[in-house]
Amino acid sequence: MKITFTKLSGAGNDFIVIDNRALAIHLTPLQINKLCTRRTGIGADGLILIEPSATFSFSMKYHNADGFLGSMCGNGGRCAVYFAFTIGIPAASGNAYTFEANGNRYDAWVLGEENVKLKMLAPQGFKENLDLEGEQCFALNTGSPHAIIYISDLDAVDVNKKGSAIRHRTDFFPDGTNVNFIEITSPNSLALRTFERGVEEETLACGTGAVAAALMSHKLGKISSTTVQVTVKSGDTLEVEFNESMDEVFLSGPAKIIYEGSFTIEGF
Ligand SMILES: N[C@@H](CCC[C@H](N)C(=O)O)C(=O)O
Repeated sequence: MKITFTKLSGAGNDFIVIDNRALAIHLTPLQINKLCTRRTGIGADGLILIEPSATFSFSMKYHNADGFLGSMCGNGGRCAVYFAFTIGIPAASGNAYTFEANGNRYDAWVLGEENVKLKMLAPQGFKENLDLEGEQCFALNTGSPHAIIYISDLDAVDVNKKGSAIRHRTDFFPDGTNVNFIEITSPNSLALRTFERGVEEETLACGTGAVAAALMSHKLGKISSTTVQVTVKSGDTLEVEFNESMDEVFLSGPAKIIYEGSFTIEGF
């Protein structure tokens, strides 16, 4: 069976996106893992199936590179919307799309060429001052679980080593966690590097991580603005905007098509 796919990059977080509105494609976790493996597969941080929804523009099924269903992916959601826009899936109105993912409704807007804004869930479960692996950690859930560590020299951090150790602290995070290292760069900006659960290494960007970093930094008084520029490992910038009560939270930034192709299921 030949399957066509589109590869998109959301600020460097890359995804294989497949139109499965006909529900004809069934991939096992092992096949998805092989497809996402760099050098021997297509290579990606995750694979997204765009499926039909009775209520919204579409339904997003997000799998991490390990092949398993992930929790919310902010950059994946923005890429899914850009993909829907390019293949002509009807918008809710104008440039506004709605979709469902993990049982939640999301609203998003295609702002212009290769730029998508996504309304995120209100954060939950703020935790402060956890002592983990010799680091002072903070944690919250922005649709995906995130640990946060403040660092003065972000370039010097061994993100894979430290991130992996904290990601596996199931005594604090029963389902594991994504791990973010943050350097505050101004009252309205920060730099971010993320170790992603399910990819099991540093990725070039993480949307729910950028939101977690901005919200926690504002809550702790490290960032004064409610519009925060987040520079990620790829060098791209994501923007996080929110109100003081943090029940209106938006993530904006680049979402680009970087490749189109096809593969046969039998090859994987
Ligand atoms: N890349 C993501 C986060 C994806 C979810 C995650 N790796 C998990 O299941 O923990 C983003 O852009 O938010």
